Amino acid sequence: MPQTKRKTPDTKLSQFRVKGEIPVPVLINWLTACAAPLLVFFAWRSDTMQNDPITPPLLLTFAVLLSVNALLYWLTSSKSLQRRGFIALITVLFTYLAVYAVEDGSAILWLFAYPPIVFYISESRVGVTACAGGLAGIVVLFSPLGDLIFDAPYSTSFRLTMIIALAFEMTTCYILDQSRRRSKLGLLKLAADFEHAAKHDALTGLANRREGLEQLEGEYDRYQRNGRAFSVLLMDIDLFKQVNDTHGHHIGDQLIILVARTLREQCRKVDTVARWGGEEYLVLLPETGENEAFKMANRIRLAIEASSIPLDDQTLQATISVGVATTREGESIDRLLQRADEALYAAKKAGRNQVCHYGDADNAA
Ligand SMILES: Nc1nc2c(ncn2[C@@H]2O[C@H](COP(=O)(O)OP(=O)(O)OP(=O)(O)O)[C@@H](O)[C@H]2O)c(=O)[nH]1
Repeated sequence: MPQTKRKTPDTKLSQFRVKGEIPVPVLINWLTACAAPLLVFFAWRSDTMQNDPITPPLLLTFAVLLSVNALLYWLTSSKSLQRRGFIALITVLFTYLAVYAVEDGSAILWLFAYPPIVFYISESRVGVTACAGGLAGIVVLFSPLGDLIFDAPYSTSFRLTMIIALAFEMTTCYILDQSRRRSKLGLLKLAADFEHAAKHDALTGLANRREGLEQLEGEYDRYQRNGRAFSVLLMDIDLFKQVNDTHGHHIGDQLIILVARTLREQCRKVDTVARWGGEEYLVLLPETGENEAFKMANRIRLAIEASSIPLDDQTLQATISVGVATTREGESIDRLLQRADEALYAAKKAGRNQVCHYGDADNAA
């Protein structure tokens, strides 16, 4: 069985961008645009002022590789390739600056640019690993072992200050990054809650009329492409006003919820159940012909008839009337809904607790 790669919450988070946030590819492109000329400048300085034969070609190579990474992103649009390439390049570059003490050792100060960049452009886990590895590398470089391997001209007090300051910066970057990710998560959750509230009915949790219409339009587009007919069921609780008047609005609301729950239980996953109005519901049955829709409507009607709400000394039962309409070639959504409404009217006229097709309207009129 093929294994699907599990996504960490962090990976999922990086796929969403909060308004105003700088996209990672854009940031990398800007950093590349700044770093490439800087590297050329330092290569020129090393060449003319220090007569260093190794550093200028190496810095120029980094400038070229960073530009190639940007070019590859432009050609492939692969964000992960661009991000991985950039992290690898700056990690090697900063290591080189520290180990070979470029610019008499002062270039090591550029190391402070590493933690904020790496935390911003990668996942938290990668940022922690890269920074912990970098700090461990610096500690080794500044230890007697480092002195044996590299000839780095750093004084003892500079080494100590550098380790403490870098550790402080990395910790601060980690804390700020965690806070940024948490607030981004909070905003995304808020946006999801708003979206859910805009699409659903607060009382029943069903799709609201707007969302129901949107789904209907989507299904209508599919029908026009593949020609597979779909059906709608428009239903209304019978004599609902009496329930309110006799038992109060609170019980009326409970009945609306009960019918909604029964509808959800009886319908398939692909169907859309929407609260269409006060005690009116719309069920959208994709790729369902007239006969099948009629059977389904009857099954729903019987299930609702069989369910009840327990009251103090009795139970409250409800029935629904259903109008069924199936798409016809060339007709609009409005016309389809109008036919379902006429069928519902016919079901009411025929004595309620009935399911009617559109054609039955003529009989009932
Ligand atoms: N409790 C409650 N009542 C609602 C809600 N929305 C609409 N209603 C009531 O639902 C009733 C609808 O009644 P009518 O449209 O007259 O129809 P009916 O009594 O169901 O009769 P028929 O449809 O002819 O079977 C009205 O009294 C509305 O006030 C709601 O969210 N909660």
